[in-house]
Amino acid sequence: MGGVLADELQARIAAPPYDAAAMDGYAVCGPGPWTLHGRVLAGQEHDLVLSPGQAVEVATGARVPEGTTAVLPYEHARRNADVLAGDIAPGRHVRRRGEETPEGAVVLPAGTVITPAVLGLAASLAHDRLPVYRPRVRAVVSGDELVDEGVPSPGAVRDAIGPMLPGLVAAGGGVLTTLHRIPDGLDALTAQLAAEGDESVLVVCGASSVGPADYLRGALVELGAEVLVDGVHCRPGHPQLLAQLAGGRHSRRVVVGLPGNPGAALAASLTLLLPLLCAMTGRAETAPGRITRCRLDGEVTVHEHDTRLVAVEVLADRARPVGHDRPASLRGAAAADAVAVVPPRWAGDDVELLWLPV
Ligand SMILES: Nc1nc2c(c(=O)[nH]1)N[C@H]1C(S)=C(S)[C@@H](COP(=O)(O)OP(=O)(O)OC[C@H]3O[C@@H](n4cnc5c(N)ncnc54)[C@H](O)[C@@H]3O)O[C@H]1N2
Ligand code: MOO
Repeated sequence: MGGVLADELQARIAAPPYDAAAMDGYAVCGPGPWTLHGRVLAGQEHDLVLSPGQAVEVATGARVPEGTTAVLPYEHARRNADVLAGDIAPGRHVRRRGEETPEGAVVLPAGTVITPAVLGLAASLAHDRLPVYRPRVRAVVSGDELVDEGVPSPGAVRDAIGPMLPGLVAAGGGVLTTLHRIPDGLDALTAQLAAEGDESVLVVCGASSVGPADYLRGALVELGAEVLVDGVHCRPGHPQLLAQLAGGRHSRRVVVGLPGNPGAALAASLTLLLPLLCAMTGRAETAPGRITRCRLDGEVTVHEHDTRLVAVEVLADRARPVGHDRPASLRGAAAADAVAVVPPRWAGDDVELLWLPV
């Protein structure tokens, strides 16, 4: 689930796989009246052949005898012992072999998002395994102060980004393979960026700003990476970064740098990580049926130069800030449906919505 088909989906068998009854009743041959010659249930194999004027009782899904011209539902049948009468047009209530999908037909193109319906369809067409593409993502969470369980001692901080990443990556159709927590320092980070692996995306959390423990740019320079996005004019989340590692065994591996502040990391995931993964998998960034712009009510602090990302609840056709959406906090995002994209010097126009993954 969640990945996309790496190849087109072909029908290994016809659907329906045999001529089948679409109703409970009687398989008949030609016009009535008919004489009854037994009963066939779904799943029963037989070699019955009907001649004009003959019928057999059938259950929905049963293979109808050769010679069947229609299925007469119980509701329309008049039965007297083994003699049957009723009106039924030729062809009614018989699903012919391959009429929905002939064997070998391509039913879905490569790149289709794998949903429950896709899995059911694939099974009905006799597939046991599917070729699935899910970008593999490795995460590196940096920070000497971080702990991953319990109540943090003075000076320590619970890692709040690691727990968000599997769901964020899955929302873009990817899979988080591993998450490494590393201490601050150029060497540890460079080693992680250079490490072998089959992941096409590396997410680095923290170390993205300009402080003494912010080594990401240095590590990327050391590895000769090409920095494609170096900061975005949005609040929170402005120190986010996108780079591509050059040459050698990690050729074309993409690095996404998320700020250490958890609210900023989530904002940066919505603006960089998810669009990247959606582009790689050909998925739409907004689920079908969701509005992408609406009116924004309530008090909003507008920034002079930067775009503000404001946690909002969405009520039908309008959004309302939920508050608590400072860069270091996830309280607003956890209570919100989406973030509203509020441009610099916003004057009250409709705003774009970035929906939070559920
Ligand atoms: N002089 C400047 N300082 C800062 C700027 C700036 O432009 N100039 N930008 C600020 C903004 S905005 C952000 S966001 C942060 C980004 O910082 P880093 O990505 O370098 O992250 P750290 O410095 O390591 O940590 C910042 C903050 O977040 C906490 N943190 C880090 N990782 C986690 C985690 N996984 N879970 C929970 N909390 C985490 C960390 O303890 C710090 O409190 O820089 C500002 N500074
Ligand atoms: O990314 Mo910082 O606001 O932008 O905390």
